[in-house]
Amino acid sequence: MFVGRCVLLGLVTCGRHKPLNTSLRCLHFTQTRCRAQLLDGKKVAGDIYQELSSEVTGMVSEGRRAPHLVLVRVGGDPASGSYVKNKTRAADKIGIQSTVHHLPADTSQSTLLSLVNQLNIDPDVDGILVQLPLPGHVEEKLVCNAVIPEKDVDGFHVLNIGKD
Ligand SMILES: Nc1nc2c(c(=O)[nH]1)N[C@@H](CN(C=O)c1ccc(C(=O)N[C@@H](CCC(=O)O)C(=O)O)cc1)CN2
Repeated sequence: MFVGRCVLLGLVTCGRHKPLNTSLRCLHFTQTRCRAQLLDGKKVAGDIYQELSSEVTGMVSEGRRAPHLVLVRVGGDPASGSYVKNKTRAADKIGIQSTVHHLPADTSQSTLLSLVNQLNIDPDVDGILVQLPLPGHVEEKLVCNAVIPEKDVDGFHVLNIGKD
């Protein structure tokens, strides 16, 4: 509606930015134009690191312990190894304590669920991350939903992801 009215006046806008004066008369009411904004990913990441880092420093200086992240990796998938390593490096950089549980590929589903349940009730664990993919004999959805939503770092629990 807003876009359509502006086009009639000879203005083109996407509704979020200031209208652009143009000599163009457009018959398509749905035509919109947005100014592109280049996202500096490195800067955004750096800002997030800095923000989290000072949050953790603040917690520790108040006498609280640093957050503790537990990563669970099952099997020897090399890519998963790199991702887990990157995540522990990121945690280190921020001052978050991290622990990796690396289980063999033939770990049963019930053993994995027991570990997750143990971590769920451990007051010294704040966040749990189960690295995917899991071996074929393990039902990923079941494991992801076993992590309590409050400690679900990835947001893969059905309540966090927002769909079944
Ligand atoms: N528990 C989880 N397991 C898995 C996840 C996840 O988010 N949580 N995602 C993938 C693996 N993964 C992280 O663990 C991951 C894979 C790929 C990327 C990514 O951004 N790739 C970019 C390249 C990024 C770069 O070059 O720096 C791309 O492919 O374009 C991020 C994370 C499965 N398992």
